[in-house]
Amino acid sequence: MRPKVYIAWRIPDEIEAYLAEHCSLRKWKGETPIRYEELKDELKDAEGLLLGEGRIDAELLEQAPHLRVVSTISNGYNNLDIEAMKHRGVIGTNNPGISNESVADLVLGLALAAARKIVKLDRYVKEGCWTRGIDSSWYGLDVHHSTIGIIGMGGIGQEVAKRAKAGFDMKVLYYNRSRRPEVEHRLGAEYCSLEELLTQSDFIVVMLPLTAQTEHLIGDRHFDLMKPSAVLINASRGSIVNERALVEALRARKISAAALDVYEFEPVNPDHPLLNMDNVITLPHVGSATAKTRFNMVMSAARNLVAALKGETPPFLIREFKESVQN
Ligand SMILES: NC(=O)C1=CN([C@@H]2O[C@H](COP(=O)(O)OP(=O)(O)OC[C@H]3O[C@@H](n4cnc5c(N)ncnc54)[C@H](O)[C@@H]3O)[C@@H](O)[C@H]2O)C=CC1
Ligand SMILES: O=C(O)C(=O)CO
Repeated sequence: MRPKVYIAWRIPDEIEAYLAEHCSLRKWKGETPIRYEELKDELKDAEGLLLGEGRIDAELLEQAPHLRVVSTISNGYNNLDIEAMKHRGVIGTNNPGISNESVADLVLGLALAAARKIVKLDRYVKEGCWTRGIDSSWYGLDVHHSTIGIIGMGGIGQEVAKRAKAGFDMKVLYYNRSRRPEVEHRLGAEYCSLEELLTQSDFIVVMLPLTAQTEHLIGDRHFDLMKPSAVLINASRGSIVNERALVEALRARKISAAALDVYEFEPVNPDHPLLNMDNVITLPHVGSATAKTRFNMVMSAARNLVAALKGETPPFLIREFKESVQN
């Protein structure tokens, strides 16, 4: 008997066909992403779950007695309660590496857009305000030859560093849990403390996973250290930056701008103060959202799921489950 799989995300027909060769499928057909309560109801028989977004916790697992594998299409997996999954004997897979270059492209795009006020100037032209040359208060900042500070020199951080160095001759500083001499050598990046990075950087890029250690890693005292001209870019997870502190720092002109792909709560509330600031660029969590990369992420998630349901070690078993599989 083929294992029962629930697909909780819209996936391309080609990938659904691949899954159907190996599994018996049911899928979410709603126009909007499946909600927590709906997902809970759908998992009664499922052995495998292909997940786009949303929380997997003990309460949901209670309602999924046959579940063996949760395969998320994402790289980040802070939405999975790993301990609850381990407790129930459910393993998890993710997709590290697949979106690194697309996310890094977007980070550089955000740096350019914020520094050169691209979004604001686009609006200025379209709203018919371009009657003469712009006032000097609208002049931008140079990206080339400036200093970029990357917090989290993992897969994506390294792709950001590569682009910053090779494309824009930037000085690259980084802060990471452990020092990476090989990366320093290959990419010409310099390791420093978080405080040094914040003090010296023109562009500060947050590229960490969200964990208990990184939640609100950037708060009030960190904004006090930044240059008034600094641009903060967050394309990892919203909760790594304390949003209340960010709003206050922007209001007090402690930094000049922010460019955000991610928020503490998503979708971000339309009344959020960040959405009313013209020195803040706000994107709807699209770091990996190119057609090719999203296809590759979903295909990889499907391969992970099929392998795990066959009892094989999936290509991208989440780190925390590795021990339990090998034993
Ligand atoms: N905006 C988007 O669409 C996307 C966002 N992401 C997010 O970006 C995050 C980073 O992705 P990758 O670069 O692939 O991860 P990675 O695991 O390759 O790199 C993370 C780096 O952070 C460091 N780190 C972890 N905890 C730390 C701590 N407490 N202090 C200092 N350094 C610490 C690690 O040593 C590692 O070098 C993901 O976890 C995900 O949440 C990933 C893909 C797309
Ligand atoms: O892959 C991830 O972690 C995302 O945030 C979505 O692309």
